[in-house]
Amino acid sequence: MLLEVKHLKKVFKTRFSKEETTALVDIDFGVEEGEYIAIMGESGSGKTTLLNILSTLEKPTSGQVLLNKEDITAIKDKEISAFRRDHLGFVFQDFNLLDTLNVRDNIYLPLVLSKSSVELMKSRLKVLAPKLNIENLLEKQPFELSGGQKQRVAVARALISQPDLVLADEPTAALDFKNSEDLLNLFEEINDSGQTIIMVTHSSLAASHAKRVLFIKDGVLYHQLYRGEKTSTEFAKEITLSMIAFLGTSEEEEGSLNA
Ligand SMILES: Nc1ncnc2c1ncn2[C@@H]1O[C@H](COP(=O)(O)OP(=O)(O)OP(=O)(O)O)[C@@H](O)[C@H]1O
Repeated sequence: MLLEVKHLKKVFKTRFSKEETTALVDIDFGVEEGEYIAIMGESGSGKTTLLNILSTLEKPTSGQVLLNKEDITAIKDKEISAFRRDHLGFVFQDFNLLDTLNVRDNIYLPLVLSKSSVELMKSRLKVLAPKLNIENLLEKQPFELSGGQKQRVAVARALISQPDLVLADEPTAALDFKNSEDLLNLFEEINDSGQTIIMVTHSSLAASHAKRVLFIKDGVLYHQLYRGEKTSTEFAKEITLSMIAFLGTSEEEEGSLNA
């Protein structure tokens, strides 16, 4: 098992009041190497909190997260950035590219920080660039790119360190339909080549490209679906029906399903 999430609980306490919010009640699941998992849930269900704990950005109140048997919730603060850089790849909703660096240097950044050789950076980018269709963008600045191009560059930056796990937070949220579909197809290809991916989303369409969908509500995981041999269109319908049955989605979404 690549990732084991054991009895995660997260309680937020505000500094100025005695009020507590339990964002995660008791989250338990495992991820095998090569899986592609979508985590779905409504606003406030705990998705971001869970992703932040998996990303080592946040510590749980109790519970463990084992990545290759190492408890990442116990990593010392001064070792956390290096751990994140070497083992995890991140793709965010708003791309998070550095405006002052060109595309090539943005992609190299994780390897520059881990003091890798220039030869290694060049050889990794040589393989990635054609796969992600960014060969002609390498000398450009981020502001010269479209949203879809920026996200492909962000995916290259996430993959350049050959991470154990790619964590994606609503990666299609800022993209139009066509660019979303392109990015989701790209994620499938990356997963087909062996990369493990966990993606948080509230889009059934985005989740339908994953192999397994975990549903979270009020800090509890209480349903999961496997894609199996289904097409993404068939799986999207099954996911939406589950959202309606288990989570109680709006009539508007129900209407669009029947349309
Ligand atoms: N830093 C914090 N301090 C206090 N409460 C918090 C904090 N972060 C999250 N929460 C609370 O924890 C619960 C879960 O929030 P979380 O952001 O994980 O949900 P989410 O599913 O990611 O929502 P969204 O889809 O809107 O991003 C919410 O009730 C939220 O208000």
